[in-house]
Amino acid sequence: MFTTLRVNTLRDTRVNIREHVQSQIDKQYSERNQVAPIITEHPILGDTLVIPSNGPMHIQPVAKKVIVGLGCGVAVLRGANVFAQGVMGAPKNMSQGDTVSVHADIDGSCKKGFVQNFEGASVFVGNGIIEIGRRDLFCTAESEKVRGVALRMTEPLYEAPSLSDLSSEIVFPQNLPSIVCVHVLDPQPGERILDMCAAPGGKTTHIASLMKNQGRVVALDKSASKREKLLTNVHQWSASCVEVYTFDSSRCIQSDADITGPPPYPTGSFDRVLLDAPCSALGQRPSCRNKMTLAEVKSYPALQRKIFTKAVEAVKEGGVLVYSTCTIPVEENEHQVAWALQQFPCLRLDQQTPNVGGQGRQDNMLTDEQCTLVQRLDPRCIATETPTVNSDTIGFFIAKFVKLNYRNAAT
Ligand SMILES: C[S@@+](CC[C@H](N)C(=O)[O-])C[C@H]1O[C@@H](n2cnc3c(N)ncnc32)[C@H](O)[C@@H]1O
Repeated sequence: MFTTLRVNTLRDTRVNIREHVQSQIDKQYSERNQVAPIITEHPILGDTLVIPSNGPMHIQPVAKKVIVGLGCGVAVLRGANVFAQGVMGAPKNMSQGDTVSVHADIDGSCKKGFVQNFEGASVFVGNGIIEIGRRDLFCTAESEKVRGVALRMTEPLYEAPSLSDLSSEIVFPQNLPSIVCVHVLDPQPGERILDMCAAPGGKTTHIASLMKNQGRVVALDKSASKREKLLTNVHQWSASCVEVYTFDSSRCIQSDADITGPPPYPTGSFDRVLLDAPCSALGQRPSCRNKMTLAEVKSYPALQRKIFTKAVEAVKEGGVLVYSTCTIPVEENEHQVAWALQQFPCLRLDQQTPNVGGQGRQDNMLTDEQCTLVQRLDPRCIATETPTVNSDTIGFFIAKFVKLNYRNAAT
């Protein structure tokens, strides 16, 4: 029910950016004949704006039915219009100006260009008006196909802001827990920070903002295909203190390495390390279907431990290590913290600021005190009658460790 935007404090103040975004949202909603929501400033996070949504609306599907891909349907639930690439099936007589109902194909069984009445599993996400007719969408050569908005949502199931119109230089649409996570890391100007799993760069750009672009942020990601998006986000944000490398973080520390330039780096090189780990991502919302196998879900803890081991080596004594996931199983969260504390006596769990979430899940792996030190954002464990911006979030987990020197660790 809430959209959160992180503002670019490297470029302007939150007040100025809020006014600018409010005028864009007012225009957007008036074009849709909807009442624009008031954008507020998050009371705890000094760089965050909050836009409330409205819904579910009481609307009925109309006769003409358009099938869109699942990813597109999920985006519509978050306020997007339907872009040409997202349309899978549409009736033969569909033309510009028609009102249609939009259904997301849950199983991915609808073939591009489908004309029959689709009988696969689908979810209704709202009604809209066709801007690009069937012929242009499906009947032209690939190279001539039109791009852009194919269907403007006039009656979405949820009234939420469309974020594609907002300037990516001044706001970064980001889930609230991800914003909280970097505040917990608390990077300071002049420090050396390692972001071990950085793409697409949501947290990297935030780290640069909090450091006022002073210091050095090393952003690693193993995936070469995600490099472009990471670089684009870093450049659009003017995050000039960031260095981006395509690199496997489980190999990023080597005792005889040089601290300058690309990885690997010597042990204890960084003041703070963020391990926003690859995970099963079961906390993501909205979500209509998950195709992951159980074997895949179960593969993550071992990978997380492998990278975590390097994270401990990367951080200097007295430095901070933040471990986070956007998933909910205890095996990737509380159990990993228990393992880390046992495996690395130099680590101590630290208090988190801000802490807007709930405690860790109690299942005998962590003590009661340790459960209060980790932060679990999970709409199921923060039971509020009315959803708030801090409770109605994606599922997320944050643990903050301090690396003691060995003498302190032993006492
Ligand atoms: C949860 S996402 C990171 C999101 C990112 N921190 C952000 O806020 O935008 C996890 C990332 O880990 C990367 N990854 C997976 N294994 C890795 C490894 N061994 N070394 C570095 N990156 C890895 C994936 O490519 C993916 O981009």
